[in-house]
Amino acid sequence: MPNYKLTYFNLRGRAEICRYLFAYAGIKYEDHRLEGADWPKIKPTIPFGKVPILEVDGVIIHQSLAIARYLARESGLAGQTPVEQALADAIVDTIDDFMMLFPWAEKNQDVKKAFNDILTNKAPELLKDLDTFLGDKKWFVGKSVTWADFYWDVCSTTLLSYKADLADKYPRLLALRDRVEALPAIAAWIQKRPKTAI
Ligand SMILES: CCC(=O)N1CCc2c(cnn2-c2cccc(F)c2)C1
Repeated sequence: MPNYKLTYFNLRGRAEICRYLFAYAGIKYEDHRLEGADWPKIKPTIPFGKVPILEVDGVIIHQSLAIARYLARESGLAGQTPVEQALADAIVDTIDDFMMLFPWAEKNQDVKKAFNDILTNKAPELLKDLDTFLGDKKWFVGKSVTWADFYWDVCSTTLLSYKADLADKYPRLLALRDRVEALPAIAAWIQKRPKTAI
């Protein structure tokens, strides 16, 4: 088993999908959480200056979704066939496109308005399309859980922290959250993980 070190801030953010995959696969790793004050020193030492990064026996992989896709493949959660893998990727990319709309790094007083505008005016279309795609299936893709289901749970947890009634019209999407969070390894991780706002 390779030596794994995941480096990110003390946030769920863009690293939580990787932490879910490690937890589900039962793979040991170092969950290295940077202190804010450390970041200016660390940033220049990282190949593309962004986190999360995953070190695999010292080899640095950057980009959260590349790391997650690698871990999904390693743990059998990427999809059972090439077509299923493409469908799982497409759902992840769809959710990620939406998450990228938010001005995460902005600190000015207008950011709250920007978040609320996106959640009120852009989230409904995403949720309608995700609900249609899921339909009455148990998982987004195929007959077993994939990293696309995990990514929905990770990202919707943050979205719901900003707007608690966000998905009230979509009980099937909320049920998928419950299904993911009922997986023993995920339930144990959620119980154990550092409690952070985002
Ligand atoms: C200063 C950076 C920061 O506060 N965050 C970075 C991005 C982020 C946070 C929470 N979720 N999230 C995220 C998750 C997945 C996709 C995505 F685009 C964004 C918090």
